[in-house]
Amino acid sequence: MSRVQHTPLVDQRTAFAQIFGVWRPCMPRLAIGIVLSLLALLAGLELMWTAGLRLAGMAIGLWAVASIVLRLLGAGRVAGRYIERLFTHDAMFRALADLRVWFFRRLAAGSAAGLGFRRSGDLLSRLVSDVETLDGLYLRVVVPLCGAAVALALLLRAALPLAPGLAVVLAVLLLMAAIALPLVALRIGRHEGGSIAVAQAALRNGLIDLTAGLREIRAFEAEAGVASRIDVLDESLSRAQGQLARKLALAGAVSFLTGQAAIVAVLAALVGVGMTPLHPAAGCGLLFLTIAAFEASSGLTRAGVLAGTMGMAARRVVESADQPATLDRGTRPAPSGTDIALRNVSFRWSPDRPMVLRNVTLDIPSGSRVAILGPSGAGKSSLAALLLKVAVPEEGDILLGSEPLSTLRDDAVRSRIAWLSQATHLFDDTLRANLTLGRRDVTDDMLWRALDQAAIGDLVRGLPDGLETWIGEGGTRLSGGQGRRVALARTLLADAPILLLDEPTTGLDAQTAADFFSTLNDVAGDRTVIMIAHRLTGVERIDRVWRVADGQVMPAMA
Ligand SMILES: Nc1ncnc2c1ncn2[C@@H]1O[C@H](COP(=O)(O)OP(=O)(O)OP(=O)(O)O)[C@@H](O)[C@H]1O
Repeated sequence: MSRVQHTPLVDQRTAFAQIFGVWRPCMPRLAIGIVLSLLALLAGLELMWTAGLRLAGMAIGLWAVASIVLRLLGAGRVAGRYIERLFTHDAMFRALADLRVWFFRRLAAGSAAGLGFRRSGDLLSRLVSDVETLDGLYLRVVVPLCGAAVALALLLRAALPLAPGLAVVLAVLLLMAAIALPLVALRIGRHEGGSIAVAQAALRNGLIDLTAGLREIRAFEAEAGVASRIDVLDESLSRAQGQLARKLALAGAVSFLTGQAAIVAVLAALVGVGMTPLHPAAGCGLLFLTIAAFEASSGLTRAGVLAGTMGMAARRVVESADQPATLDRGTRPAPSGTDIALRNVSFRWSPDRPMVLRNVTLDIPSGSRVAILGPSGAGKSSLAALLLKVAVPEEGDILLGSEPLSTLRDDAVRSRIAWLSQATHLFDDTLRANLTLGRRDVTDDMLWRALDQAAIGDLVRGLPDGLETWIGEGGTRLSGGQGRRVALARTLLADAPILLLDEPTTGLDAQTAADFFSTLNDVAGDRTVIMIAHRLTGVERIDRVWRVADGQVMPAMA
C-alpha cells in the first residue's frame, strides 16, 4: 500500500493538444456555448451601463434611458445567463463523456499491456477526478477569457470618448485581472495541482487496497497499521488541498482588489481628481460597466491557480490512455484457419524490463492439445497475452491461420480464442449475467451444459435462485473453487475454435480437477486446447508439451 509515485511522461502541451483533438467533434457545440455566453455577458454589460446612465440621469433630472430598455436588458440578461449556463454545461458534459469513452476504449484495447502494474485506484482517479477536472479548461478558462476580451472592448468603447487616460488605466487593470494575475497564479498553483492529483490517486489506492484486503488485514490484526497509513495519505491530500485553498483565496483577494482599484479610478474621474470631472450620467454608467466587466473576469485568477491541477489531470489522462498506442491495430477479419505459429518471437513488457521470451519458434496445429509448462515467472502468461494480442512481440511474428496477428482486428482474434485467465474476474451480478458475458445468443440448455462440464451444474441446481443467483462482487458469495468453475463454464460457452486455459484447475480439489480434465477431453471436440500450467496431473489428454524456461520454449515429453 505504498504511495503512488508519479511523474507523467507526457508533456502538458501534447496532453492538451490530444484532449482538444478528442473534443474536435464537440467543437461546434462548444463554440455555440461561447457565443451564447458572450451574448449573455453583452446583455449584462449593457444592462449595467444603461442602469448607471438612468440612475444618475434621474438624480440630475435627465431622462437618459427609457425604463423599457432596462427591463428588456434585464430580462435578456437573466434568460441569456440561464440558456448559456445550460448550454455550456451540457456541451462540456458531452465533451467529458466523449473523453471518458475515448479513455476507456484505449484502456480496454490495451488491457493487459502494462496494466498489470497500474493500480486500479489510480486508474479510477484518472477516469473520474482527472477527467472531471478538465471541465475547467472550457468553463473556467476558455469561456471567461472570451468574456474578458468582450468586456475589455466594451469598456474601451465606453471610456475612450469620455477620458482616454482613464480608459488606459482600466484596460491595464482589466488585462492584469484577466491575463497577468492568472499567469502568476498558474506558476504559484502548479505545484499543488500536481500534488493533489497524485495524493487523490494514492488515497483511492489505499482505500481500495483496504477494502479488498480487509480479510487479510483482520486475520493479521493489521488494522492499526493500515489505518495509520490511510491517515498519512489523507493528511497529505488535505495538506495539498489546504495549500491550494489558501492560494485560491489569495488569488481571489488580489483579483478583487484589482476590480476595486478600477472602481476607485472611475470614482476619482467622476469627481475630477486630476482631470475635468466626467459627466455624471456617463460617469455613473461607466462605473457600473466597470463593476460588471471586472466581475466577469474575476474568476480567471482562480482558474490560473487551478490550471496546474488541470495540466496534471490532462497529462495523467493522456498518459494512461496512450499506452495501447504501441499495439498494432489490424483491420483484417478472422482467417478461416486456426493453426498458430510463432516465428522467432522475442518479447518484454516494456523497454526497462528484462526480456521474457527470446527468439521463440513454435507451432500449434489446429485441433491439437498443447500444454505449456514452466516455473513461476517463466513467461507462460506472457505467451498467452501475445496470442490474445494484448501485447506485441518486440521481434518476430505470430501467425493465426497463416495471417500475421498484427494485421487482424482485435475482435477477430478474440472471436477465435476463448480465454480463461489465471485470475478471472466475476462481476457483481447474477450467475446468468456472468456466464453470458459478451454473448446474447445462449440458451438455458447451453448454460446448463457448460455448468455441468465445469462440474458446478449440480450445485447451481441446488441454489434457490438457480441461474439468477446474485454472486456478489468478485464472486464473493461463492467459494474460490466454485468461482473458478463458473469462470471455466463461461470460457467453455464461448464459441471459439481455440481454448486458451491459464492454470484452469487453480482452486479445484484433486477430484474436481481430474473430473474437469476428463470432461475437457470430451467437450473440446476438435477445438485447439492450449493449457498453461506448472505441471501436468496425468489426467489431461495432451498431444504435445512445451516447456518455458530462461526465455526459451522447448519441446518436452508429454
Ligand atoms: N502485465 C504485465 N506488465 C509487466 N510485466 C509483466 C506483466 N505480466 C507479467 N509480467 C512480467 O513478465 C514476467 C513473466 O511473467 P508471466 O506472468 O508471463 O509468468 P508465468 O510463467 O505465467 O508465471 P506464473 O506461473 O507465476 O503465472 C515476470 O517477470 C512478470 O513480472
